[in-house]
Amino acid sequence: MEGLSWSASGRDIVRDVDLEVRPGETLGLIGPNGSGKSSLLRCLAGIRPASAGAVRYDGQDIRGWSARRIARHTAFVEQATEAETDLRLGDVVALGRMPFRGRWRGPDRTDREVVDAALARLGLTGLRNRAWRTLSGGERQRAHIARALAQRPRCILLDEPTNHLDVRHQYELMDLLAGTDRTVLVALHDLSLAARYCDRLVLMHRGSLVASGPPGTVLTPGRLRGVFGIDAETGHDRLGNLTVACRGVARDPA
Ligand SMILES: Nc1ncnc2c1ncn2[C@@H]1O[C@H](COP(=O)(O)OP(=O)(O)OP(=O)(O)O)[C@@H](O)[C@H]1O
Repeated sequence: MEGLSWSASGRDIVRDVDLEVRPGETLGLIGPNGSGKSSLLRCLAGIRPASAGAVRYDGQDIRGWSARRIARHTAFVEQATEAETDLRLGDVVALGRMPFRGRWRGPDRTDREVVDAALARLGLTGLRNRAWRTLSGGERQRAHIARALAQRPRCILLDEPTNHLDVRHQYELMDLLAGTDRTVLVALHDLSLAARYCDRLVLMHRGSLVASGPPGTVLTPGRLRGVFGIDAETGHDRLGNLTVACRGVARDPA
């Protein structure tokens, strides 16, 4: 991202963001509600064209790229987008193969194998024939992640992927994301999960990138107060994980 901005209704929602995401990195995008995380991810997925600056994949500006070309490179798991559909769970996961199929060609053996592997990876094999409308929020969320894996992308963008998941599935997903050699950019509200699993955190505030670095350098009491408006301390638990202990809402946020 180079000088990346996106505006709507006459307002800059993403402002002048410069950020290089390194191949294989797990990058956590954090920031309060409305700070521009989803908008930034949509710019990266090519859904929002930059109003200034550029998004580059491997140095190439994506302006003018087709959705299909972007999808061969990058998968995007948006915040719960609930469309009523008659599809089965397996059909939704198989949508991840669409960018690789000719217009009139059905799924081939590779497509089927990749979909089977993605279903197994998310523990969804037994649910592949279930009607979409009968699935729980967490099952749908995992299906969207399996669909993204079926794209075999080099880069995965995820917007709050843990929000419907129970605690075990949250850890399973974060293990999966941190363990993959793909480049991952994930927006998270859970600061402890973000600190534990991400190589680097990027903090957004009012559309701008205000800090970036290893979790311990980004999550400071000053930023938690100034950006999130909470009175908190950081430390480590007995397992060595970074913790954010919150006393409450800051009385005098910056
Ligand atoms: N199409 C749009 N038109 C006008 N304003 C928009 C549009 N899309 C987003 N916004 C505004 O831009 C700001 C940033 O929204 P965005 O969804 O990117 O934030 P976020 O950091 O992902 O928030 P959250 O944590 O609540 O999901 C918000 O104030 C939102 O209302």
